[in-house]
Amino acid sequence: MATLRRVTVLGATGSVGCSTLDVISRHPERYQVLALSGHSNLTRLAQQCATHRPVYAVVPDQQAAIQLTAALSLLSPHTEVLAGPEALQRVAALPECDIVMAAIVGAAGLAPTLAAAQAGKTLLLANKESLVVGGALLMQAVRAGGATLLPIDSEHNAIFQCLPAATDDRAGVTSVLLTASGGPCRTLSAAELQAVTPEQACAHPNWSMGRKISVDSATLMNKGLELIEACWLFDLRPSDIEVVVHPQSVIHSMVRYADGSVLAQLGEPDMRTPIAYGLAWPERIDAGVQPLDFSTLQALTFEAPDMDRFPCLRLAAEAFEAGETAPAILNAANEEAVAAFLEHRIGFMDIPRINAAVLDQVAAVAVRDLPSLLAMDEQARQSARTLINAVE
Ligand SMILES: NC(=O)C1=CN([C@@H]2O[C@H](COP(=O)(O)OP(=O)(O)OC[C@H]3O[C@@H](n4cnc5c(N)ncnc54)[C@H](OP(=O)(O)O)[C@@H]3O)[C@@H](O)[C@H]2O)C=CC1
Ligand SMILES: CC(=O)[C@@H](O)[C@H](O)COP(=O)(O)O
Ligand SMILES: [Mn+2]
Repeated sequence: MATLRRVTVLGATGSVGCSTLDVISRHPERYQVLALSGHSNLTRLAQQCATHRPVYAVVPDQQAAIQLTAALSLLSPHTEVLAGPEALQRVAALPECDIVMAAIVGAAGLAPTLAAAQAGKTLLLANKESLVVGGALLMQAVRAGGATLLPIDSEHNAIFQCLPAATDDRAGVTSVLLTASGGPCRTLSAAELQAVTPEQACAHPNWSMGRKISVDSATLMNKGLELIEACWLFDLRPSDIEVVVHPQSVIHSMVRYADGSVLAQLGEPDMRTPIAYGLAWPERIDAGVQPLDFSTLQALTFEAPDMDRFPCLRLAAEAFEAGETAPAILNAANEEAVAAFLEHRIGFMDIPRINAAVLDQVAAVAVRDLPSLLAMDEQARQSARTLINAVE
């Protein structure tokens, strides 16, 4: 019989958070929800608390805490409501917590993800921006804390599944093939890309996801962030990684070996597969996902990414090679630019333009610690906001 493991879900109200709770609810004998966090969607968080009865629920501030406490007085009166960023770190590091799902979007997820790593948790990492911003700090915290880091991002989960199990047995690996759907704008001309709306950019052909990552998919910044994420997770350089556009999102990534073999992981485009893999690792459990039906599968096709129409992918590779805080600067610029685009304040192609300009304007420095990294993040955001205001 499996032992019961207690799970903290950071970003429970989002797309990955909801999929995580769906998988957990299929295995009540294996998982118990210890803590949930939400940010703006208190209605959904209250419903999740009513269903999963966590010991703790975390919200951004006191006002939200008063609101959620009132909502939970009947729905889940034993749930203790905590407020603020420090509370996120607290529930990520609780001694009674076994597994932390890091599913907050953006750099806001870095501090609690670091806290989980430092506390030696089994860390299921969906929040790719944590690695992009603080890769050196996070990998060091995983080593120092003795955490088990399991990639949940679908491509990295696929690579993890296709690599040899032992980290000192990578000699036969010649490269990693990171697949990209190409996003909803894959076939648009340079002129058409100028007029892409938030609604178009968020209409991903295969995946249902939050709005920020959906826009990143459309600009190929998601693939750029994932390139950096793969470099940190698997100790690679960008030149070790081949980005392959595969519009059907059936193959989730591949690993190439010296003997000519290529190992791939395939599945329906449903995040519950990598989430279930992370929750049960090294075992396998039902994720509620339909098996791939090879009798109805369409052709699987492949093409090269177009770095001219989608410059964000190149910017990310260059930022990783530049090192120091360059990836954090790029990430901060991108978060600000995507938010402005979603508010119809700038155009789609202003996103790569602003990202490149901020990388030029803000000088990268050595990564020291979390406070200096967050100060650099704020400086890059200020620079991006000035550029955004100039567009309006
Ligand atoms: N969606 C997907 O399929 C995949 C996502 N990922 C990565 O996983 C992460 C989550 O993505 P996704 O679920 O799509 O995103 P969503 O936007 O759907 O959810 C984000 C979650 O973070 C919370 N949140 C937002 N801002 C803050 C903040 N400042 N402080 C604390 N919490 C905050 C949100 O709360 P609220 O909603 O209550 O405001 C929500 O719970 C991202 O890093 C993404 O790149 C990776 C692979 C696939
Ligand atoms: C589900 C997931 O992992 C997303 O990152 C998804 O892969 C986006 O796909 P593209 O960025 O390839 O469009
Ligand atoms: Mn992905």
